[in-house]
Amino acid sequence: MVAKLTLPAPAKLNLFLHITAQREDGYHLLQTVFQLLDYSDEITLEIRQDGKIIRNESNKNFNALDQIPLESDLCVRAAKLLQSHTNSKFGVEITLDKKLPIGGGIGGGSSDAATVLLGLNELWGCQLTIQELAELGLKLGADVPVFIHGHSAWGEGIGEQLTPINLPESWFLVIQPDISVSTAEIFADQGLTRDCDALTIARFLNDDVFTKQSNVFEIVVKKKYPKIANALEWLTSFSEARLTGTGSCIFAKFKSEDEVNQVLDALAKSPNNWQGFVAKGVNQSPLHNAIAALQKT
Ligand SMILES: C[C@@](CO)(OP(=O)(O)O)[C@H](O)COP(=O)(O)OP(=O)(O)OC[C@H]1O[C@@H](n2ccc(N)nc2=O)[C@H](O)[C@@H]1O
Ligand SMILES: Nc1ncnc2c1ncn2[C@@H]1O[C@H](COP(=O)(O)OP(=O)(O)O)[C@@H](O)[C@H]1O
Repeated sequence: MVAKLTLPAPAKLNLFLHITAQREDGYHLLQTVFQLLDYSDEITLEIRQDGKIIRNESNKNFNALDQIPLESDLCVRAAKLLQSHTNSKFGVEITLDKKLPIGGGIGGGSSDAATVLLGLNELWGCQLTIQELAELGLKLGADVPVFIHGHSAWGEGIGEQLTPINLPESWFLVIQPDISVSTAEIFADQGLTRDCDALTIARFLNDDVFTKQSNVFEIVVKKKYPKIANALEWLTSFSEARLTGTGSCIFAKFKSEDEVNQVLDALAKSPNNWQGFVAKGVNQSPLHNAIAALQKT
């Protein structure tokens, strides 16, 4: 049995994001397209025979762990959830190499949780199905199931009703304005449009809905955070720009790697202090490719 695994936890973008209704419990029903990216955190899982779940505090990238209190760390919470669900006698030491901006709307925490669930399912030999893992993951966050299923997808409900879709190959520039946006605060805003007409997947795939539909959070976020409005304006001068999730990251789509890298250069030369990265949009998650490769050995 393998004792140690290093696996990617990729980011997602919401190519568009609508709210169609609100549930009685206050949660909002969404329609979105989750585009997976080949840009990932990296997580190393090392099995422990003593049953303890431990976070390796020594490997800090941009002091990421300082921003993630141990008790709320989704890696640790995912491991504990799987351990109690399966009564596994094993434990794990988790090392998180954080590359994805935290609280940026690119799903880093949810993706980390999904990678831990899938990785430990292998390492501990739990043999849960993808569906079982997705149901478990949903307890940790609405964005976890898409990373468990591992395919770019049409998402409905609170993001857990997923239909896999194949999106054309594209390159994305993601900009992270130096600001954090509270998801709860933005969902609670009075100015939010909560009654978008329901779209169909066919319409999304046939018309170029990406250029026609937007992210409903954009209006509210732009008003509250002028820095994000400025970043959207800057990026729109190169290509249609969007907010992902509730922000703070924004992105634009490009047809080639050359084109996107030119805009990344322009970003580096601009007087704004924004960080950015380039990523390829992928249909199949790098995590699932890594696990498939592992299962072949
Ligand atoms: C908006 C999206 C789109 O992919 O992405 P992110 O910006 O987080 O990446 C997600 O739906 C984010 O889902 P999730 O990550 O579970 O949100 P949480 O931070 O747990 O939610 C914080 C709060 O936002 C509100 N909330 C969240 C999701 C939802 N469908 N309706 C809501 O009303 C609830 O008040 C909740 O307590
Ligand atoms: N492993 C993790 N990586 C990132 N954020 C985490 C993690 N565990 C818990 N969190 C918490 O989850 C929140 C949202 O983080 P993240 O998933 O990066 O953003 P978003 O939901 O906007 O895509 C942050 O407040 C952060 O402290």
